[in-house]
Amino acid sequence: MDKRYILALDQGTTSSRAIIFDHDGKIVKVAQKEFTQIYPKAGWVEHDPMEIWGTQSGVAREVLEAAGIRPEEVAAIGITNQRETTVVWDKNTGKPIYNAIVWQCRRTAGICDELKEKGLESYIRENTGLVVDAYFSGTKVKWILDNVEGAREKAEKGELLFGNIDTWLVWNLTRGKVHVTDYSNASRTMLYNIKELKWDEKILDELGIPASMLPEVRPSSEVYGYTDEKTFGGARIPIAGIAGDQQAALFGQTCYKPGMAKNTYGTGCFMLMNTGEEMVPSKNGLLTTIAWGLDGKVEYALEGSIFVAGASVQWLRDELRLIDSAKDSEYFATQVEDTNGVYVVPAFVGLGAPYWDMYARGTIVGLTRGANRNHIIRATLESIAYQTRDVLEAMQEDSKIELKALKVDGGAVANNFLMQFQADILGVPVDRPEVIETTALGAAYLAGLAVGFWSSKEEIAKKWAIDRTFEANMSEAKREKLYAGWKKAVDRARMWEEAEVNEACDEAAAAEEK
Ligand SMILES: Nc1ncnc2c1ncn2[C@@H]1O[C@H](COP(=O)(O)OP(=O)(O)O)[C@@H](O)[C@H]1O
Ligand SMILES: O=P(O)(O)OC[C@H](O)CO
Repeated sequence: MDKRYILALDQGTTSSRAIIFDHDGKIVKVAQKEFTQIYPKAGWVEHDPMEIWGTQSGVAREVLEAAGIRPEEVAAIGITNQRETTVVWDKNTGKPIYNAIVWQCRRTAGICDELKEKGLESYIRENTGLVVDAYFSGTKVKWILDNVEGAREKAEKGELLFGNIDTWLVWNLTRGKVHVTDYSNASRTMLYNIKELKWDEKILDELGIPASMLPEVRPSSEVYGYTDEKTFGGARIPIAGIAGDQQAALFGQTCYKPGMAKNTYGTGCFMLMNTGEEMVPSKNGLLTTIAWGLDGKVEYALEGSIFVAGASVQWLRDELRLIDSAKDSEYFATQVEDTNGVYVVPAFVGLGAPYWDMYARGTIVGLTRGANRNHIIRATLESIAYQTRDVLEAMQEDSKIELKALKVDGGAVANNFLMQFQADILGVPVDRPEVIETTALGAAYLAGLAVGFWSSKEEIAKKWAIDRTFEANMSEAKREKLYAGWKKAVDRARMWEEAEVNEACDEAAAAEEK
């Protein structure tokens, strides 16, 4: 039977998605399932790894069934995933020893402060390309080893395994036969030396993480293993592509040449610029990261990570209950001409690039008696565009490249108001492609290249097609005035949580309990 499709598994922060693509790179069918977000304490975020596996394998089977496609018709599976989120499991039972600690979780801010106090910041930046922040996996692994009873002893005996979500999915898809990750995911752990392309012994020692827990790091496009017979009714489908979701989106947007960039608007918002084989260090608060390993080499990217983008729209919906659905935000935002001076800074989990402030918290400023629901909704959408401008400016400074246009993708780019405001506040056109599921598309392309479903990046690049361009349409004076207001609002949100005060309170509470 002809193998006419690629199946992409896109394991995101709020949902697991499975998408079937055909040879033209067009979507045949999508299945999606949201899963539980666990917030045990303020600033902490967890997922249940078994629920992640259950929803992801469930939608994979569901999408095939809904499309009437037999597993045997699938040429390969590509995996893409929320990055940094950390799972530690028992090698023998395959069971996680703790919930997955999600990339947004701030619980390890104190461990990061200790690393900084020990003077490790510049070593970590130079060798991993990252800033010291609770965002990345390294300190999360340490936290699990330090806080789960018996974990450290088991880890030292070689009985525990660590993985990001890609590794966890491959382990389960192959029923414990394969423990791997790819270069793009490894580069998000703060444990991987992106210059020497190996796990960094000095950082592992510092955090007390045994090397035996770590997955093997492989290219982003090759056959890592085959699905176990039980997952897809007897079929053994090659798992042939892995990339972190933001790098996968860069690949799906066909940003193959240095200087090409994209911005993905999902739960967070992530702008990546391809820098080719050159590792460009950032002087402006961006990350240097591995884009992918392909064709026998590794290519790098500069990244601006914004922690809260679409998640702020979910906050309007679920917590403030100002809207019934994310889509409604567009309607309400356009019922007013502007925000009436209101700014929302959605620093719910601190601020990422370019500020890197683990202690910032969300704020609404500029409220007057006339401020209403529509102004707050509009200001929330606008905050996504302002954060993108912060990052774009840093990227232009670091790369010395002025962007002529911005390629966008992800769930929130369906919002035309947001896209128009984005173009206005950047002063450059915003290009929305026909396929906005570029994360899954990128994973599909990587898998398809490995099995010869597509022949080359050049063949793939021809498939990129534009849906709509949003031209900048705001005077420079207005743009700069609005942006200056945003910068002021960000200042108000910064360093809100004070580490010392929190520690003192925790200690006092612990003493009282005794
Ligand atoms: N029309 C819209 N306007 C604004 N935000 C939207 C819209 N549609 C979806 N979103 C936001 O986009 C996010 C979903 O995008 P998606 O790419 O699926 O994210 P993820 O992969 O991070 O789960 C949600 O946070 C949602 O609030
Ligand atoms: O789940 P997403 O699409 O918001 O992506 C999360 C990022 O990978 C976090 O680094």
